[in-house]
Amino acid sequence: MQFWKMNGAGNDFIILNNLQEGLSADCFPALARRLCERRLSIGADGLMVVERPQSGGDYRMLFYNSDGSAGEMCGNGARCICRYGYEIGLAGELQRVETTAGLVTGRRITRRQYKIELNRPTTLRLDYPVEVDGKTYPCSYVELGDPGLPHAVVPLPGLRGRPEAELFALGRKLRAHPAFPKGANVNFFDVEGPGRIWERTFERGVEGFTYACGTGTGSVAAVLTLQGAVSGRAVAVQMTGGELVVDVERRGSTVEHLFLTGPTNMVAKGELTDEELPL
Ligand SMILES: N[C@H](CCC[C@H](N)C(=O)O)C(=O)O
Repeated sequence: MQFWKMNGAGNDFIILNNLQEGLSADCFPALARRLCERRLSIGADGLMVVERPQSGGDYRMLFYNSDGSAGEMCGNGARCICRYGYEIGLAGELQRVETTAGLVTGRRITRRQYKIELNRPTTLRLDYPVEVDGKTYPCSYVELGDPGLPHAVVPLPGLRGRPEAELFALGRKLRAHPAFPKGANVNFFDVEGPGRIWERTFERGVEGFTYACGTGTGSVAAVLTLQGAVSGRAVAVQMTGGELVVDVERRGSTVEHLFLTGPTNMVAKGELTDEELPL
């Protein structure tokens, strides 16, 4: 079986082309758990499977988190899969990718830079305070697409200097908080100065911090734009794995278009030889 290993700003994925492999979809959750396990197999934040299109796109992308749960969409994953689609000839410089959350369009900017239009917010609650251990956090709540990928957006002053253990404990509690019925990807951010946004995302389905999260960054930029804290044009967000840039097009209090641009890295492509694949 052939695979590609890619990352987008350090958010890393394994890609399988099911147009060639012909695997049954039943095995994908177990396959994701196995392949994403960093010590026993290749290791990644998620598994993406390329499938035949169903509604006019160039192809369809299925996304599984490292714990085997299905994700509605993945922003960095979609940017990576657009590069994959371009490089193996599934699509041209402009492409239409079917995801569970809806159609995502992608564009090749340079060899390594890819830009996608994220699914637009279907829910956006700017004021969504959430209490953890007697303390109220001034969160916002965003869902991108339909069905929506859930994101909590949480300002946390001094984020960069906070102890990892504190962030992990808070991330885990918010991720599973009853205020978020679907669970949530928890995006902590700190505006450190003009145009300087630092973000870290505790991801649902990874159950830990990833190096970057595209839909999370899009959600943070959408919230900050509606709050008037940033212009919405080329909002640069720094994460552990690099910089992502978001363009937010709003009409009044509605976000109409959300674009995500950033780097991709094609780390490896080759043959999967794991002798304990759950197939
Ligand atoms: N890292 C991804 C999001 C994965 C979504 C997943 N963690 C879920 O909630 O199912 C991104 O770049 O948008």
